[in-house]
Amino acid sequence: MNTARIAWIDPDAAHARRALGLLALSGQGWLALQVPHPQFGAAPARGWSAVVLCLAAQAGELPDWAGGDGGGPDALLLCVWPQQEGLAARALRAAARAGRRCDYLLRSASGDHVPELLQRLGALLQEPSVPGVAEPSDVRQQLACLQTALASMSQGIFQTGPDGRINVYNRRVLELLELPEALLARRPTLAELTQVQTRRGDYGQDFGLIDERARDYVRGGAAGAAPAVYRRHTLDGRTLEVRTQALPDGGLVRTFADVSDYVRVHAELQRSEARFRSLCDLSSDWYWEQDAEGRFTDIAGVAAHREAWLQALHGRTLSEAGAANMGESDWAAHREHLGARQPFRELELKRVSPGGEVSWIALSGEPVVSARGTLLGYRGVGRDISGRKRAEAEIERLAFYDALTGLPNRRLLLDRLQRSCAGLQRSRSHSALLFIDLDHFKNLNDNRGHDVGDRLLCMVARRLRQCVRASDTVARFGGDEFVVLVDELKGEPRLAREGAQRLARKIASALAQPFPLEGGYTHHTTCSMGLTLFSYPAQSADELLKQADFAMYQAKAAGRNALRLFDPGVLAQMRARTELETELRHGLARGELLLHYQPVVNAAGTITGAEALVRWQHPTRGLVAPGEFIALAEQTGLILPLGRWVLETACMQLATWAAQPAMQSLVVSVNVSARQFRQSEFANQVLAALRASGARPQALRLELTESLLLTDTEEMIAKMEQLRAQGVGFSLDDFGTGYSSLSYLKRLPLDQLKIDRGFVRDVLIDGNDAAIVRTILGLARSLDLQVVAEGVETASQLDFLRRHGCQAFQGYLFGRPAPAAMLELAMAPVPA
Ligand SMILES: Nc1nc2c(ncn2[C@@H]2O[C@H](COP(=O)(O)OP(=O)(O)OP(=O)(O)O)[C@@H](O)[C@H]2O)c(=O)[nH]1
Repeated sequence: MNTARIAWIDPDAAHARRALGLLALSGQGWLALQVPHPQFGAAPARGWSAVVLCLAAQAGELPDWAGGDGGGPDALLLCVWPQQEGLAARALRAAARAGRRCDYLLRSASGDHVPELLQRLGALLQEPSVPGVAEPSDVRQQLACLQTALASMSQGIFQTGPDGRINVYNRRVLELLELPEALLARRPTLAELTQVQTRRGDYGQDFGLIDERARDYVRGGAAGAAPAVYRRHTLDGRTLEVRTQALPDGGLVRTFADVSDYVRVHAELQRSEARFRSLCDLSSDWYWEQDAEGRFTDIAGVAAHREAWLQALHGRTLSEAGAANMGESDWAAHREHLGARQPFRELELKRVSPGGEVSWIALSGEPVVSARGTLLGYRGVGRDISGRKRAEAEIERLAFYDALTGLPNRRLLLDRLQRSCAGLQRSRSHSALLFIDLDHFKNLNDNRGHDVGDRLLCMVARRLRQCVRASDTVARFGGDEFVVLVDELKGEPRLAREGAQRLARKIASALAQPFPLEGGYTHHTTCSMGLTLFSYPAQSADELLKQADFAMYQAKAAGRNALRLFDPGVLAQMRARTELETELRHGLARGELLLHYQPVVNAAGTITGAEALVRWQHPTRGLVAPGEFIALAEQTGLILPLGRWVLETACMQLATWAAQPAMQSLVVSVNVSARQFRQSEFANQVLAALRASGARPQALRLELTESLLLTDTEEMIAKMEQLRAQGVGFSLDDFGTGYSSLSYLKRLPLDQLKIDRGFVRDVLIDGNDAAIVRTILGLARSLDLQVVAEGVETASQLDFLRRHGCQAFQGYLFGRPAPAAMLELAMAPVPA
């Protein structure tokens, strides 16, 4: 029988493909070819057994050749949409008039009509015969193409006919099922093939290699209806996906696809997904994804399940969700970052719950970009960093706040002070620094214990805070010292100063209120305060603190419970003093000090001794007199090394003079400060200096001041006696200026009294001074002490003193203090 040739005209390529595919597999042996859709153009060429014309849904007309009386095909099958049934009727009428065969079928959107369409086509072809046409060579060619296509398919395929026999198959099915071609060439039925495979063990023990969906079907010898899709495994571990499509004639088409790779990759993916999920669940971190607009599309992880607010991020961007620590500029910076497709790390966001609870999260993310470079979104991890933030806050609290009072500590104060200084240029206002130190706080500690002291410090801190504005800083500087930094004091300097002083008074009165402490004990305290004001350009923070501290010390020095304003003049003096002290220290070390000697003469005018007087040969200031530095040396303690140096130098000079006949009988007086004399090792120092130099102790006279002997008199006397026993003499300096008591004067192992130059100066013009001088001379006589009058400058003074019995004199009348060489010159024997 000749092959029926079908021309298939169809604007819907998918519809045509499906119908022609089924037709090819139907085993009818027809040759169906899709011919170009002529729409309203020329009729298809003649020679077709039938023409199938499928109309597009929107078509409102039939082509002339289909709806008219002439030129139509011998057999025409229309596939029309329900709304086109009128067109089909017209074609039927035209075909009837022309004596041609025609039929139509309504098309459904689901495609269910296709099997019936093919049945109708079969029926149309069965109708009274149309003359057969010879198979043209191009049709054979088409057939060959089809065979080649089947052979080159990656899927295995076979088709059974209505009798259940396999009548079409390709090579791939032989490979996939490992079947010999001879078996299929025999056209076995599906049941026979299934038996062969069962016997070979292809399905495994108890059909275990067939998935459940098809196990009964295969076990039943493939007799019933096959599941549309199922999977089976081969003995060598491959996975085949089996799809079955029933054909209208009772046969079926079955395809086999090797999906092993897909299954493996899919399983791997699932394992990876499971691994990821379980890591997510174990980790406290959570995973998130955002779309290209930055909206959260996925949030996974334990925390994400637990925290409702995290879930609530879904569909929102970060900036929509908001964060308490992010301002508009922060969000803009973040958006810019995302716009540049940059990854971001540890973006810290603070959240305050409706209940006021604070929590922190940190997000890290990176862009997700498609293969074509389109931004798909971001993905990353997030974690709760509230614990770390709390720890950081605690560290900061410990680093910047005082543990006892909770006030900012010195470090934070310095920081705020620096900021305050930096802000002054902008604000053009004044700021003030108030240094507060409690008076006699140590007593409370000593008497009531440290704990009670601590309580007071805490209460003081509270009161101070209550006295200032929230913007001011109250810091604990250390111990019982507090500092208040007040910013933005408006107005001219005078008003600012008055404002700060008012605050200081307010603080003083707040601290003067009784402090109720433990056990009903009420403590009263006062404080000393130093205040400094500053404006642009301000000194350094350190300098300002020093100023306030300095002013506070002045308040202490003024008797406490006082406020002092920093005075730069006083500080300048202090600085000069400090500078002098440093220089003196260096001067002493560098040998800049030297001794001058002022002669002491007897009534005959003969030099019998000399007073050693220290001078400082300063490299830039020149020769500095002791009045300028001895008091400072006393206050700073430098007097100790200085005094020792004087002693040792004088002893060495004595030793030198001992070798010079004109000088050897001289007695040298050395001034000894109270502090120096009170040293327990003083006597030993003197003896050591004598020993080291080889000077005679009898040639050394130590000059002491009255005040030195007022306290610890017994101890002093003992020390004097120890030295006196070795021959060292003692003179009481500036006699008459202090409160000399005759009772102890009598007991002191003295050799000499010195009449202060103050009395000598006015001895001729002031009756009182003259009386004092006479009294001293009388007293010395009665105590058997020598007397030296200091500061004798005129012959009249000398005359007065001589007349009243003074035997020794010192003063410009006889010689100024001068280097040892000058004294030697003065005493050198007059050449004969
Ligand atoms: N209870 C307590 N005492 C402290 C603390 N820190 C320092 N102190 C003590 O506070 C005292 C402060 O010394 P000063 O200010 O020189 O003593 P003061 O008795 O107040 O003397 P003036 O300030 O000269 O009136 C010292 O005795 C410290 O031992 C502390 O944290 N708690």
